[in-house]
Amino acid sequence: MPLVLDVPTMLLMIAAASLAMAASLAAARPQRSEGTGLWALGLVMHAATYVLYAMRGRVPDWASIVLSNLLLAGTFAMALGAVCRFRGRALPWGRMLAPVVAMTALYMVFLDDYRARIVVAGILAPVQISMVLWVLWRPQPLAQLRGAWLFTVGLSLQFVLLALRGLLAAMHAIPLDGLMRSSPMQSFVFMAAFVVVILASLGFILMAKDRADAENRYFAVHDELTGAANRRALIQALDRDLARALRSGEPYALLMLDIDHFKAVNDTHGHRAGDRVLCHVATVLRARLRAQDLIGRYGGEEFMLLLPNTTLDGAAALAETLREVMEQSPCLHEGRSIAVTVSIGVCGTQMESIQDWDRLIQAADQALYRAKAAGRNRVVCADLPRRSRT
Ligand SMILES: Nc1nc2c(ncn2[C@@H]2O[C@H](COP(=O)(O)OP(=O)(O)OP(=O)(O)O)[C@@H](O)[C@H]2O)c(=O)[nH]1
Repeated sequence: MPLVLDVPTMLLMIAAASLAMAASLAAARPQRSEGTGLWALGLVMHAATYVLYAMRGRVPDWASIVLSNLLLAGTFAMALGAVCRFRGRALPWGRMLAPVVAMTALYMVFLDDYRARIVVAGILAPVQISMVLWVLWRPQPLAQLRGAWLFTVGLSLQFVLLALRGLLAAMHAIPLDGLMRSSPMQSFVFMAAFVVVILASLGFILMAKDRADAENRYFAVHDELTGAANRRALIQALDRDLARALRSGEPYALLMLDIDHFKAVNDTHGHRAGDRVLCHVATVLRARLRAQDLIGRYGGEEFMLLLPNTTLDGAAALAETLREVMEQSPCLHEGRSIAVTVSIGVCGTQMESIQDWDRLIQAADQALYRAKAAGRNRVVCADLPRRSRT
């Protein structure tokens, strides 16, 4: 038995699904919108398209035929814009607007020719969908794969059905009696539009959610400004490293590094220059450390470097190298060169107890304090205090 559904009901169901999905996107909107706002706007346009379709015969043809399809082409234009935003690209206004203009012009020309309009939609909409999918997957796939796949499946379904209907219409292989006349092909296309709205929107929500989750995971352990490990991650790493050093008997070292006269940098060059200097220091440090070392931002302008399997002498030599490199690498900011020097406290030891990490930090901190007191831009090694036994 052929599947024949009541057309106005089907049209209004698609409009309702589009609005529901637009509301879900607005509710799930992450901190940085990254295209979800554009896709939600596209869905509202999609809902308006189908409401106008449902009013065929009750409103003038320019509204239910030309305006509705202008909005449909606008929906795909918004999808293109949304995906570009999500990928961090500029909005391709030309590629977004050209199909909308073409669709409007051709629908005005073929106002009285339903078959020709079906053929036009069967060409222009798939072209728009191809552009969306091209941006989504090129030059390399997104990290948010499961959402991207769902979005792709949804749009591909729309592509296939619209293109197939356009082809069959062009070949006069299907009867076309107008939008409001039910037919199996018509019902399939409308059911697909319903499913497409849900799949593509859920896909987009998943993409945004997966990205937000990844960012949350990243910023739970990284400093937002410099990308170095944050204080929490440093303490966790220290705990883990020291337990390993205790088991293996390997030495362990820790550096406390503080930028000299950093307040003066802020006061003289401004806070943004200060931020730039912090990033510069993190970059210079990162370039000099081994893969197993960890650099973290311990406080405002204070960095901590964790050096597994490193003796006190080795750590002191590294600290001196870092101090020299820093002195020779001024930070460039808005055409100005800002001199940067650092003071470093070094602490290294053979592990005696798992609880030693607070002693290490304390000793490195005291050494740093002595480096500051001795005139800055220098390295001082700590005498590790013995644990008081109670
Ligand atoms: N731009 C910027 N400044 C920061 C940030 N965090 C802390 N600061 C500033 O760092 C400065 C630290 O100043 P002080 O503690 O006096 O240290 P200092 O000027 O480096 O002096 P010494 O350490 O004794 O050489 C303060 O002015 C803070 O406002 C940050 O994220 N960005």
